[in-house]
Amino acid sequence: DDALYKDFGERPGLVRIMDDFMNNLLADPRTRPFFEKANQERIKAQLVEQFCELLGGPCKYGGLDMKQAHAHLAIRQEHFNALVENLQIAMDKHQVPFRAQNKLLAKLAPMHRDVITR
Ligand code: HEM
Repeated sequence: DDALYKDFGERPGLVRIMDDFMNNLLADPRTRPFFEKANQERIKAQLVEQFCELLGGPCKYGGLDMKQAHAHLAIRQEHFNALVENLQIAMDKHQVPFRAQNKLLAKLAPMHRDVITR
């Protein structure tokens, strides 16, 4: 069902959350080096699709798989943790219920195996 997707405000909510998420990532010295030279608009658009699908919304993620997307980046656990913190700040700002935040984070956590490359 799409209750979780609704908790995130559907597509308009996800677009706003991803805008703030990217701003947070660019403001944080731990994550800025990865994102400043990347195609930020593409990443945000792909994240909207990916999270929409993960949350039970009417979307199908069509971007790179997580291993391909991050293979060239030398991401460590500390970078992954910093990214999650910045996502939590964005979700809080948009008043996503804590329970719904944790459900998304539980779906993202296992991806660390494909994202952390060193
Ligand atoms: C569960 C955690 C993560 C998820 C779900 C995720 C998701 C994504 C998605 C959907 C894309 C776009 C793929 C495409 O272009 O088709 C992407 C690209 C990217 N991600 Fe992640 N990501 C995660 C963790 C991280 C971390 C920890 C970092 C670095 C701190 C990072 C840095 C990047 C960068 C720099 C790109 C752009 C790569 C390029 O275009 O060269 N990601 N990610």
